[in-house]
Amino acid sequence: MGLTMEQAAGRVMVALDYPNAEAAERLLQELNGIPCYMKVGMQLYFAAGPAFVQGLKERGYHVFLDLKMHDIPNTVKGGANSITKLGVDMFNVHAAGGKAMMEAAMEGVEAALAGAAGAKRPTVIAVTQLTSTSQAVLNEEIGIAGPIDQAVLRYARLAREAGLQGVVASPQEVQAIKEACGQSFQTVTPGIRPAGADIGDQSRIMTPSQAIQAGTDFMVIGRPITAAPSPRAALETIIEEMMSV
Ligand SMILES: O=c1ccn([C@@H]2O[C@H](COP(=O)(O)O)[C@@H](O)[C@H]2O)c(=O)[nH]1
Repeated sequence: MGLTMEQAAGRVMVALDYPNAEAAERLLQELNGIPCYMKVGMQLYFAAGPAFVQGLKERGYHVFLDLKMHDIPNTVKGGANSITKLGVDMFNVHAAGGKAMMEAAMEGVEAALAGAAGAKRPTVIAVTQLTSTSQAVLNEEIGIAGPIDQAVLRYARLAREAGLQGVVASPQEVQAIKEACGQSFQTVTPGIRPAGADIGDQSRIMTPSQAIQAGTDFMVIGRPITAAPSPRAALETIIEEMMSV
């Protein structure tokens, strides 16, 4: 059976890629009542800070804080500790930081939870290969040999071994990740483009219905919604496409 409206909306993470809180707030008002996740990335976080994130949580939004931490283990542990205290539902690190760094992130979460009774446990996921990275860029610029899906799978296995709950990857890699890491290992997939939409700087893409068919847990969508003449209509069309699968 297909997804209900609530189920489909709950699997969309809207990327609030805006320069300030006021611009993000306008989108929140426009999408009011549609029960999707909100993703706060670097642009908005560096401008509006933790107060904006905490405000979203106080208003009942599900929040993915997409800061892609990548540093030495001790620093990432501290970062994960601070992020957990913000009460977000999900945050991420770069798998390229290695297993010790990802384990340190989990230690930071545990330390935060131990110090705050009733604090919410966030889902911690790892970025594998950015969805803007093509096969050619991976091999020729970055210098990692082999097929990109193998590089993604290597990072996904490492993230699972480190105790993380999922990864950021392209929807093109979801089936292989689920086979390698288990069905409950979460896949969060940017690189979503409705048919005919501008691809922009993305490389490894799928349409919303293709991503649902591939089994993605959450699809991250920014410009196809935020740059549309009517963001609400664009999101509703995406949700309808997801429900039609
Ligand atoms: O591999 C990755 C990791 C994160 N992103 C983020 O997702 C959104 C995508 O926005 P679009 O406008 O739909 O392209 C954006 O916030 C990225 O920082 C990603 O695209 N790929």
